[in-house]
Amino acid sequence: MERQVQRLRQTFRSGRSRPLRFRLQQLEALRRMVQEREKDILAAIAADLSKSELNAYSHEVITILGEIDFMLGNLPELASARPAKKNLLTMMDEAYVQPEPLGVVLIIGAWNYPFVLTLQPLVGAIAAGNAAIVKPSELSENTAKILAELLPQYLDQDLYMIVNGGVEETTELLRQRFDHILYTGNTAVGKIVMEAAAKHLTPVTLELGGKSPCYIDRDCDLDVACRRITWGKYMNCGQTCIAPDYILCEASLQDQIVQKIKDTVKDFYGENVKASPDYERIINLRHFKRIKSLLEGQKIAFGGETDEATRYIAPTILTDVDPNSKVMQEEIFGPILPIVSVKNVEEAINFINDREKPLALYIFSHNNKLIKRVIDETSSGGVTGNDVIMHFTVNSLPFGGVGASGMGAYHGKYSFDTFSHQRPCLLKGLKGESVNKLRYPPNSESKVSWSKFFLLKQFNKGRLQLLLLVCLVAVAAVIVKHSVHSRVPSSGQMSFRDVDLLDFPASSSPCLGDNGTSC
Ligand SMILES: NC(=O)c1ccc[n+]([C@@H]2O[C@H](COP(=O)([O-])OP(=O)(O)OC[C@H]3O[C@@H](n4cnc5c(N)ncnc54)[C@H](O)[C@@H]3O)[C@@H](O)[C@H]2O)c1
Ligand SMILES: CCCCCCCCCC=O
Repeated sequence: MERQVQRLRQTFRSGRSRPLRFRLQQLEALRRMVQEREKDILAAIAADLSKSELNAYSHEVITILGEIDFMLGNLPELASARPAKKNLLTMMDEAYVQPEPLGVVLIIGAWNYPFVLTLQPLVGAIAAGNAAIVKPSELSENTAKILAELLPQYLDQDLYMIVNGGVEETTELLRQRFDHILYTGNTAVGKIVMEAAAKHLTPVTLELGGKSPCYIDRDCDLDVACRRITWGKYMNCGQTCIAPDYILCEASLQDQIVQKIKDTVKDFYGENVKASPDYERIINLRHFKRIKSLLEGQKIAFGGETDEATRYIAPTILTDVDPNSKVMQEEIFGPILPIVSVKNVEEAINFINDREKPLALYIFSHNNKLIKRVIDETSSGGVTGNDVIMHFTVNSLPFGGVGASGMGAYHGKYSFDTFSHQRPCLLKGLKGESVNKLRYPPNSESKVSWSKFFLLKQFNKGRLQLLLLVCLVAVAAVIVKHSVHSRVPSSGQMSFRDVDLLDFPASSSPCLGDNGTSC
């Protein structure tokens, strides 16, 4: 493994992954891979999650195509240097922020959306100019296999590599030194990843999980709320990191909610949910048994049927759930929806704040003030008001957790930033020593007072007059110089500032960017 990481690092050091044109080519190749091999990709996802190919397309492939298109359309702007504001001491210099790639990054994907959760970070890593090792989850073995087959056919093999395997291979990978690790999966493994990364001082993005609450206000269109919740809860058989984990509502709403979700399940999946092509299965027997055990001792208001042979668990609702019961202690990650009663919105807010910060929070209400209040008085990775899941699909929003649900974020511009270092650059000329004397020893009251003037803009009348005088002299000098120049034919000599700008590579200067635009 060490040799493989070394090989990627060497290629990265050669500078091959940096030019914008190269990054765009690789992203286009990735898009070609998704388009040309769509059938194989859909078949793999479908096999892993007992999913219809139509759902595999809408849940996963469409997101990747959208992300690649975003990067292709925005990369020149994202990658170019941004001029920075200057102070009085540096106003004659060039100051800018230049995004630069981090180096060799590691992406560890999860199984529940095995294509999107593995490739979406890779799009960001390529766009930002990095080399990357991708480690798909071994639980979604068909997708892992197809990725291992396809990625080397389309992408530069000396920069982008796929490693398949389980805990042993991941552990070995984590011993290596990376410049960033983006991990998606459960919190326990997130801690292992962070500990391993700390040994090399490697920064991490942790896309973890948690119990995402869904508060339904009394003042709400229950039909619409229940339809949207049914979609987001039972999609992918509940195996969605941002699925509404449980409902919080006033006790008087509980029966209506159960009835409306029941009706919607019938609308969506028909009388026989088991036979619906739109209803998935639990990934493996371990997870099946874990989820089934969460039903023990609960009041099942709807569903509850299970079939171990096919790992089927029916869309299920639990009512009057005790907040201390097992189902309320861990992320469900399956098609079970507990309803917990609260007296009012204050109690809902306290309920949320008494627990770990969730990955997502959902609030349904006609009352926008109430929605904003819940947002203001709680914390979560992301929020959608009057819907579920949908903030994931907006790539102008950062996607990530907070506290126990993770750290860092990605999607769109945020992916680019996650895999970049924002490098501050200040380019000075070699003139102006008279001003620089202010910072050279020996220090004095007068120098401190001038520094305050330049850096803190603490003006006094005397200084202001002096500065005005200096400005007038400077203007006069420019006028005199200009009139001499206009009489003497140009010798073709450039000023120091001219040399300064031309000496730096185009991509390093906000005034002479990659695309040749000037500012
Ligand atoms: N925030 C998000 O975007 C997001 C997305 C999907 C899933 N999740 C969360 O992930 C969890 C479910 O996924 P999972 O954890 O079952 O995924 P998983 O078991 O597929 O694990 C994720 C990755 O960690 C590796 N791994 C597992 N055990 C390891 C160990 N001991 N040492 C090193 N590496 C190890 C696996 O090989 C895999 O690549 C849920 O909590 C869910 O909420 C979060
Ligand atoms: C349009 C629906 C897209 C849904 C994608 C959800 C991905 C969630 C990732 C976490 O598990």
